[in-house]
Amino acid sequence: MAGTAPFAKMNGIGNEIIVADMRGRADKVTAAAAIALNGDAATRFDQIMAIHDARTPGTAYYIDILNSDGSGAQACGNGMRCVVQALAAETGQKTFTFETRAGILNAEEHADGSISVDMGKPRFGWQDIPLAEEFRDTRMIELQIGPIDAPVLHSPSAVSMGNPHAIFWVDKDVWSYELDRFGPLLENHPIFPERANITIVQVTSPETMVIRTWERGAGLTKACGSAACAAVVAAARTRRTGRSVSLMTPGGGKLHVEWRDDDHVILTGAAEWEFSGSFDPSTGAWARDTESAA
Ligand SMILES: N[C@H](CCC[C@H](N)C(=O)O)C(=O)O
Repeated sequence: MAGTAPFAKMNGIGNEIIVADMRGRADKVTAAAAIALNGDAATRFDQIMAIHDARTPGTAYYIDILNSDGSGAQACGNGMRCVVQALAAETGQKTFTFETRAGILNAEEHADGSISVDMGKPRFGWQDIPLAEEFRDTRMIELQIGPIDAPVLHSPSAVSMGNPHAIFWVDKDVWSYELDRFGPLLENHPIFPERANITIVQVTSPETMVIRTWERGAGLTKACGSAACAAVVAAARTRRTGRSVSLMTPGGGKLHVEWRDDDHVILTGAAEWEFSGSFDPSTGAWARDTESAA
């Protein structure tokens, strides 16, 4: 056992995040530790962002991302903002280059405290998302749920933001859909061999939308940054919005996404520290720092 590691419980506009400091050590946060931490109401989370020493020259850190079911994720936009806020508070530095399973990404804390993460370029090829069968046009794929002649959700757009997303367009209030019931079925649908994050989107103007997400490996969350990026890219691709959109999320939080002309997707929003502690990365046993806020 390599001893306990410091962590901070944070959130990215309601997306529950644990930032784990795994620098200077060779072990990883295990799936068992993630499941144990998620089983405790005080540390319940959507993603763990484990900060490891850099693996690649030119990057500051490698970030390993775990979902609350213990599975790994390639991308987590809201979690990256929490990582940036924690590291900026520690180092005074404002810009960072990270490596994740999805590749290298840059992030920056602004003077007003908001944080932008460059989530890279979206991918649309059916093998890249991935989908189990060929779709030549992923702006709309054949998939529906509910009665066959009156589906509740149907014809989503599919996008990879490093991780797989299905975006369903709805006309009614996003709260009127039983995402807790349909989410698990869609997440695990055979069309998604690596499962998928499932988002319903109500476009409210060419610059605004409301989204709700059922996350792969985490279930209903108050916000999902990579889903926000996927929703804006898919909306712009299908001419529902422009390329710069403000999003409202179930936590009441606001995110801004810009799909730049160079194809990079920039996610901007807030991050919030809640309390700090230390934990055992192999078991998830943890203790709160005594000087930490409630
Ligand atoms: N909450 C995250 C997404 C986590 C992705 C994860 N659920 C997966 O792809 O398995 C975000 O802000 O982007």
